[in-house]
Amino acid sequence: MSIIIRGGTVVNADRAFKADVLCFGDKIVAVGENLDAPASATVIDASGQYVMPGGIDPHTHMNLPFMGTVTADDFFTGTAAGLAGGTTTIIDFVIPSPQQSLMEAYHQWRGWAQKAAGDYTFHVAITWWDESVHRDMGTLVRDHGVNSFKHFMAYKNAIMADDETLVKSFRRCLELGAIPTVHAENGELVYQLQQDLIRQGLTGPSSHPLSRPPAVEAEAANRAIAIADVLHTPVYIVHVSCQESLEAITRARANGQRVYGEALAGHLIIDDSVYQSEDFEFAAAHVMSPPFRSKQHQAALWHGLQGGNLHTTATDHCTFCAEQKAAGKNDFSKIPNGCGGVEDRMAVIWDAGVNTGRLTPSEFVKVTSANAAQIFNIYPRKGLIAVGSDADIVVWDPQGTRTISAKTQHNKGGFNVFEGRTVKGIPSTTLAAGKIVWHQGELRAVEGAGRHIDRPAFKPVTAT
Ligand SMILES: NC(=O)NCCC(=O)O
Ligand SMILES: [Zn+2]
Ligand SMILES: [Zn+2]
Repeated sequence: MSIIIRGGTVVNADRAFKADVLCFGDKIVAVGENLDAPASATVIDASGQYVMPGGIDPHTHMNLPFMGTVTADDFFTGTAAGLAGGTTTIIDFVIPSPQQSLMEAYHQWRGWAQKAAGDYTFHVAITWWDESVHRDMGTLVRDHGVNSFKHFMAYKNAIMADDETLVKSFRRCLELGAIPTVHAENGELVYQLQQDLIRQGLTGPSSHPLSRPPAVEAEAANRAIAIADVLHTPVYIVHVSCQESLEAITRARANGQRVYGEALAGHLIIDDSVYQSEDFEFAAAHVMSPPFRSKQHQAALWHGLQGGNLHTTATDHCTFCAEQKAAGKNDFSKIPNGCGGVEDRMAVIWDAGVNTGRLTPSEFVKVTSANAAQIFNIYPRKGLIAVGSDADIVVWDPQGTRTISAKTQHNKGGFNVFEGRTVKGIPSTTLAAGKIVWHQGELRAVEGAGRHIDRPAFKPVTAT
């Protein structure tokens, strides 16, 4: 049951140092130079490699019923793909349909997640409001390890939260010691712009970014931040894709507000030229919201990560295959929104972040695990290599290379937005809860081995 990782450089968010790491059961039990280990221990040679906390992807959608279909990846295939890429924990979303009870939806998602091969935990979306929602938020925080609630400011006529819901839910979050998170896009504007474009006969995927320009995102980001300011709550903005939203976050933080921002690997790497393809399948495969943006916005996002105004990196992993995307063949607004990435996030961010000198290895750890663990209150259990932390570890070979392709990926969907990109810096071994789940290209994911991770509230819960 013991594993010793020998001779590597341990990288935590605060420093990097030479050390062996000894794991017993699902925990790290010693970190230091020339450690003794039981004779029966499995030895992993990490010389010339980095030993880092397993990645935390704070934004995925496995098994999601969405836009008339269900994502291609379930909790097994999605988390297994994550393990292959060095991500050992995901934070997924329970998304009740309007009028569905929060508790019913929560238990539905917990049931689907029984298959997970890696650890998981949930944000719960507030898609409507009444007294039962108020009550169930309390139950979720008190009894079910939920400390974050999600608000979709987009997706009108579906899961969009109006201002009344935002205000009441943010207030309730404050009372409970939970953190509100938002998908910031003005859903009414998106809806009207979609109708305008369709009326003009502009029905193809190239209209998708036109219906969701940066100002639509920035309006919602500014509104969510203003609501949080008035109510004195923190707020976490998911998938920040444009300079204007980043500026809103930067401004609020400079004024002393506790605002966090998340960047997606896709938004950091891929630009909006993908929507100009004549090939419907290719362009539709990139339809996600907010859309991919220009290189100028990409550069701003990197600056946000470097400057500490964006804190986490995620994928918004939400895969649909070509047949599912074809639902929008004659109307881009019906293309199921979402792209994959859970397997590739760590490698593409290392390659485009560390190899280019934008991020140090410790900064990489911050934005791929430690910050998410701290913001969502599972630190130091996750996001740290230290005695007592979970043995979720990625041994990272900075010289290893891989050319990303849908042909070799482990997740479903049959498409990869990073197709053909060769990355330098890959996981040679992944440990999840003290088990080797990825080793030298071999995936050893076990269905059902993942655990639900409770996330305590940020203060003792006294509210009813
Ligand atoms: N992002 C996306 O296009 N699909 C998943 C749902 C969401 O996060 O908005
Ligand atoms: Zn979203
Ligand atoms: Zn999402």
